[in-house]
Amino acid sequence: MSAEGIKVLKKPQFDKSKWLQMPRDVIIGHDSIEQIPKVCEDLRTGNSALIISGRNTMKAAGGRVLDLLEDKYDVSVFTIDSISEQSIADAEDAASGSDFLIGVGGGKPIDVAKIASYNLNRHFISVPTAASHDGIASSRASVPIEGGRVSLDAHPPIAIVADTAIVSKAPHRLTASGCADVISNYTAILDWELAHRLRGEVISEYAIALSKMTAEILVKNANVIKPGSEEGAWMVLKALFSSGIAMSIGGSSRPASGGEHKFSHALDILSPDTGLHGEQCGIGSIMTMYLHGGDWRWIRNSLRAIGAPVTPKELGIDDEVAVEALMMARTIRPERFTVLDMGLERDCAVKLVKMLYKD
Ligand SMILES: NC(=O)C1=CN([C@@H]2O[C@H](COP(=O)(O)OP(=O)(O)OC[C@H]3O[C@@H](n4cnc5c(N)ncnc54)[C@H](O)[C@@H]3O)[C@@H](O)[C@H]2O)C=CC1
Ligand SMILES: O=C(CO)COP(=O)(O)O
Ligand SMILES: [Zn+2]
Repeated sequence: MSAEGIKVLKKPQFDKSKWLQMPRDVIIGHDSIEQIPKVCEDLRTGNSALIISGRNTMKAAGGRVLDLLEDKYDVSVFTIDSISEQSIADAEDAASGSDFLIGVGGGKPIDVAKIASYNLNRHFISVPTAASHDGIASSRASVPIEGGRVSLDAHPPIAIVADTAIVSKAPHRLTASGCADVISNYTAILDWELAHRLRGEVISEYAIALSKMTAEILVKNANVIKPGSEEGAWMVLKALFSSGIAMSIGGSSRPASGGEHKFSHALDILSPDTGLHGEQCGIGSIMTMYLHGGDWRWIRNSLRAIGAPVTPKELGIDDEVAVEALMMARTIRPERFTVLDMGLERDCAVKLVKMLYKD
């Protein structure tokens, strides 16, 4: 497909039409990485590829992708340490001569590959090395900016190749974090409905139903999500995929990101590289569920059952920092109205964090 062809596809002619883009080939299973050459052939991706990965993830899976493709394709590798406007610009430079991109890693390399490929009008294949986030299949990309965070409209991967043998070998902390990212859908939805009631924000019932069902199925099957279990990795990958599709249907990250995500984004600024994305969202979700008057203990028990942290202390963050993050949340993407944007006062934020330690 030509670059011009993709451009036309991205620009619907009718203002009132809704534009949904979905992945085409989705392979989740044992040794699925071996299918990558077939996937590229099936999708007629072109002759040259850029693998975008991280240092750990290049070892976990990127090297194998390179081995599998280098006979038939002209393959280069670009490794990133972080996601930023600069790393995205550098990735775009590195990819300018490539026909397609492959994001191999956790959420950061996949988001960088997603935006770079979108900006260059190229396809990209998502190869998750951990079940740690629901950006694996989504059409959104989450990028930190000065003092905040933006959720960019991008495109979904043309294919997802998720190898359960690889993902199950990733540290269990990453899998538990992915589960927490999905469990936080419960409060993301409540926040979206709140914004609908108070601000008239348009909601998507389909996106809400899918997002909620995804979290329910995951929690129902929590017993199989164990360290090293391929069945568990498969269960979580399916949930992450489904949650990503909910975002595509919703046309924003709203079905999977509410106040608990704003809390997590604030923690990324206040205490960088401490907690994982999903872990932070999970803790945020306990607190925002409390504010919504819902069953916050059930959220906490579900997180505990899969081995995710439930207090700032377990995350390695001081309670004061968590309080600060609750206060800062309203400054992160202020147009996204949530229960944390209703004038939460500092002493209430202090109580909210204390409540996490209750029996
Ligand atoms: N675009 C979207 O819709 C979404 C994007 N995100 C974004 O994704 C990011 C969070 O994703 P994470 O995966 O938590 O972050 P990450 O990409 O930083 O990965 C976390 C850590 O896990 C390591 N890792 C990954 N796979 C491994 C393996 N197999 N073995 C050993 N180590 C491995 C990485 O090297 C890294 O140190 C955030 O930037 C977040 O905003 C999160 C959810 C949705
Ligand atoms: O992390 C996400 C969904 O799980 C994406 O959310 P943001 O739009 O808040 O970055
Ligand atoms: Zn998330």
